[in-house]
Amino acid sequence: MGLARLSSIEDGNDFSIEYASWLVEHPCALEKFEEMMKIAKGKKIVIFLDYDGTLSDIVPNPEEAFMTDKMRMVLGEVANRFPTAIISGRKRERVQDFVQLKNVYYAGSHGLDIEAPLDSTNSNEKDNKVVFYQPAIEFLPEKQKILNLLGERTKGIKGVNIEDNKFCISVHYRHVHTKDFGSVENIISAVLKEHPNFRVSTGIKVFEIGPNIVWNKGHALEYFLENLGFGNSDDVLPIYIGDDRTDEDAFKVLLKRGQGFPIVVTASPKDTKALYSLREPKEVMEFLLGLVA
Ligand SMILES: O=P(O)(O)OC[C@H]1O[C@H](O[C@H]2O[C@H](CO)[C@@H](O)[C@H](O)[C@H]2O)[C@H](O)[C@@H](O)[C@@H]1O
Repeated sequence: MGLARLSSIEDGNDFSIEYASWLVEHPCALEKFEEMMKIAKGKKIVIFLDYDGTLSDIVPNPEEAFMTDKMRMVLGEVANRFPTAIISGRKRERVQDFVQLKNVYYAGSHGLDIEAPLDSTNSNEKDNKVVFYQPAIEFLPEKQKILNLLGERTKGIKGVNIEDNKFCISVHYRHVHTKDFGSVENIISAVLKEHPNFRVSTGIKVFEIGPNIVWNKGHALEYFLENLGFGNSDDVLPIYIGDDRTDEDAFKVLLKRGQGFPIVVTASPKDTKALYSLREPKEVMEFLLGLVA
């Protein structure tokens, strides 16, 4: 596995020199797999994954970001072996539709809509019960207003795709003509000026709008760990794999805890807190496969 990758670096065109030197700081998790597993030995592994760009390829139409059957099979095996959660920017139910696995926990809206295992430490409940946590529930009516406003004001702009992600809104501009890009930006900032409880960030060809509260994918990760009974545990080893800017918040949490492996998915050098990297969802699958081999 390692050698195959190395030879493709040496072959030239596939890997840029810049990427090769970035890899020194963020080594490939496939190359480092054995070393990582030595560190993980005796620890309780917990798996966290982003969805788009991590479990499924980035595709032009968000509705078609399907996971391959092979990825589903491998992920199902991983989830049989280790507690596994997907933390996505999408609406939670949408990710569940894409993934179709019952043994996985899900969080949508960048961690604002969590379905987690019930923390059974102080109750007699069986541990397969789940609990829902939605820290921005009071913002739902305002989000709906913003969604309506954006729909009305972008109506004349070709290519805008507004995705309702329950607590958040994604405004995709991938298919918007360059000349109209500024208008989309202006509409969003005008709407948010009217709704200062919400803020905007950027993702892959998308504006992500959500409540302006201190809660992100990193908080969601900690919530899952807490409910799994690993809140203050020294022998837990969380692995978080993601490609998005919002995943950086989860990477930071792992660094702060001094635990686990933050792994970024990217095919080009990027500024990241992740300690390891994978190039694409196919490599994510290989990595996951290694965990259950
Ligand atoms: O946290 P994630 O699971 O990574 O979700 C982030 C956003 O992903 C989706 O958009 C991105 O993927 C689309 C499908 O490949 C692509 O067309 C788009 O350009 C990307 O930005 C999703 O549609 C958004 O709602 C998520 O917030």
